Amino acid sequence: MRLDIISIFPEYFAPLDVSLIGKARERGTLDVRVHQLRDWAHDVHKTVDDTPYGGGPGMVMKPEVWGEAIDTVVGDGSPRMIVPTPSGRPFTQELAQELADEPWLLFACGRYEGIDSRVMDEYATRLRVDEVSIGDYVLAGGEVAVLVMVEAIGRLLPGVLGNAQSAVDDSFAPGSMQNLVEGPVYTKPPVWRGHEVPPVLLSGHHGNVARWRRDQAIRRTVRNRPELARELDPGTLDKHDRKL
Ligand SMILES: Nc1cc(-c2ccc3ccn(Cc4ccc(CN5CCCCC5)cc4)c3c2)n[nH]1
Repeated sequence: MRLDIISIFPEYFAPLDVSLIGKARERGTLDVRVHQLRDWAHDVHKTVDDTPYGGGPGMVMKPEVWGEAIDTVVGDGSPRMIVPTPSGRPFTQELAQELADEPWLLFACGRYEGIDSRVMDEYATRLRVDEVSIGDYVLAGGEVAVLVMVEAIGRLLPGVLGNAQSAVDDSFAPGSMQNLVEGPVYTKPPVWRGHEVPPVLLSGHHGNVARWRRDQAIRRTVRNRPELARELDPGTLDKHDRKL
């Protein structure tokens, strides 16, 4: 997979050199290219923003600069273009999986109050363009949102997670734990400061362990994510769990 990222703060993406993503880049599984938007601003101050039409707070990013940058990066290719924004389509595990199946993604990182909307209109005429939100809070720009998405997408790519880890059992991945949040996890020692590991986990009885883990995931989902719990099949929750 090829990932292009355009930003006025390319240094935000130094973390993509470490850990899972860094190793995937070394192996060639991921081809990540970060571009400085100001390279396409031709005035002496390399201006990328201007005052908003219609008034209002802050500044808006200029369409001309973005147009030259995206034209250069895209060439005659057709990446899927992702634009982080507070008002976008929610980023979910399902969308992460959808994007992990794409051969080429282009992330456009806005700053200030956002990118002139005509940029998305222009490229929607020839590319798949998605405006995406990573949550209902307002960041100062798109860079952190791109880091979140790249990590969630990258760990789903073949060979990125070692055998010891697996995205198959993720909370929101298809399968028996789908739409349940993670249950508790434990490792050695068996007793720590008087806190014991639940005995079932030491029993070696895989069926009991699986049932216990599912029960714990259901309990935690009911407690922490009631809106997800309401979506669960009625058979998933017995009356006892619903009262949790
Ligand atoms: N999930 C999530 C993604 C982002 C995100 C992503 C990309 C950018 C680019 C700039 N910002 C800052 C920003 C954007 C919008 C507003 C609202 N403002 C209201 C008045 C009219 C203009 C718009 C405020 C500040 C961004 C924020 N935040 N949260």
